[in-house]
Amino acid sequence: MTDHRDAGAVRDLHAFIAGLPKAELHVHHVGSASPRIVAELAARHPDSKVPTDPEALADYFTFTDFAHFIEVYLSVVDLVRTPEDVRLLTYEIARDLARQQVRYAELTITPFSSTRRGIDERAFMDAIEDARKAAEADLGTVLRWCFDIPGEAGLESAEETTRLATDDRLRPEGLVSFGLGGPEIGVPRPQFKPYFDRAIAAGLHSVPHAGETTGPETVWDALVELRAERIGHGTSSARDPKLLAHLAEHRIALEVCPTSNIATRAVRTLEEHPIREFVRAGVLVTVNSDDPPMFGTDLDNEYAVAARLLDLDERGLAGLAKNAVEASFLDDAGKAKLAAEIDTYTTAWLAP
Ligand SMILES: Nc1ncnc2c1ncn2[C@@H]1O[C@H](CCC(=O)c2cccc(C(=O)O)c2)[C@@H](O)[C@H]1O
Ligand SMILES: [Zn+2]
Repeated sequence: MTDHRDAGAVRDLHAFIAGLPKAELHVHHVGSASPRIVAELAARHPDSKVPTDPEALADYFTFTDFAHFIEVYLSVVDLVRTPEDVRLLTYEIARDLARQQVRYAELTITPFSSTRRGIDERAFMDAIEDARKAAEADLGTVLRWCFDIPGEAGLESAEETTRLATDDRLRPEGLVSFGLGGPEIGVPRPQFKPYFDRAIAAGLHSVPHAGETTGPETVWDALVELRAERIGHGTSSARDPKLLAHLAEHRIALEVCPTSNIATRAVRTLEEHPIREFVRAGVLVTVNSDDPPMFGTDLDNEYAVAARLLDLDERGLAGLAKNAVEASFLDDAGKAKLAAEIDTYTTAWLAP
C-alpha cells in the first residue's frame, strides 16, 4: 500500500506511538516468544527443530496458510517444557511489552498444551503467577490471563481448560477471561457452550476467537452460544452489516490484529483489511499484535499500521489506545487511571 504522508510526519507519529501508554488485549503467550527467548529455550532443549539463528527463524516464521502457522506454532509450544521455561517466557514477554509502554496486557495462555506435555499443573500456575508479580513489581506492567481452549484438540481440551480455570485451588489470581483459539474450520463454536457457561458462572469474561478464518456465522455463534464480550479478530464480520450493527450497538469490541491476518493469509493484503469498515460502522475497534515475533511485528507496529489504514493523527491514535482501555477487563479505577495517562501524554506531546 502506498503511504501518501510525508516521511517526517510518519517518523513523528512513530515516536508518538513508541511513548504512548497502551493496553494489549490479544496476544498469545507462546506466540510472543521473541528470537531471544526462542534461543534461550532452544539452548535448554537442543533436540528441538526450531532454528535459533534470527535469519533462519524469520524464514521459519513465514507461513503458507493458517494450518501451516498452527504447525509451526506447536513446534514452539514444544520448546516450553518445564515450569522454569514457563516463568522465563512469561517474564520476558512482560519485558518486551514494558519496552513498548504497554501498561496492561491480557495474555492468552493455553494451559492444556503445557499440562498435556507433562508440566505439573500446580507448578505451571505458580510459574505464571510468579512472573506476573515480578513483572508488575520490576517493570510496572500489569499482566492478566485469558485461558483458551485449543478447539481442534477436542472436547477433552475444553474440559481440562475449564477445570484449570474454575477450580478454586488452581485458578490463578491473574485470570480474568476464557477463550477459544486454533483453527475454526471443522471446529464449530456451539459445542463449547457448556464449557463457556461454566467459566462465565465462575466469573470469567468470554473472549473467543471467531471470524478469523471462517465467515460471520461463526461470530454470531460466538455471541449467541458463547456469550462473547469481545471477539478475537472477527475479521469476516465485515461481510454482514447486521452483525456490524449488533457489535456497534452492544459495544462488543473487535480485537483486530492486522499484520497477523496477512501473515496467516486470512486476509490477502493490508489494503483489503476490513478495519476501515469496522470503524465506519461504529464498532469499538482495538488493535493488537496476536503472535508478534512470529508475524514480524509488535504492538507499536500495529498502531502504525492502523494509523496508515485509518489515516489517524496523534489524537486518533490516543483514541485507539483508549478503545483498548474501555474494552479491557481492568476495573473502573484502573481504566480511569490509564485513560488519564494517555490523555496527559498526548496533551504534553501536542503542546507547542
Ligand atoms: N491467530 C491465531 N488464531 C487462533 N489461535 C491462535 C492464533 N495465534 C495463536 N493461537 C493459539 O494457537 C493455539 C492452537 C493450538 C492447537 O490448535 C492445538 C491442536 C491440537 C493439539 C494441541 C496441543 O497443544 O497439543 C494444540 C490456540 O489455542 C491459540 O492459543
Ligand atoms: Zn489470537
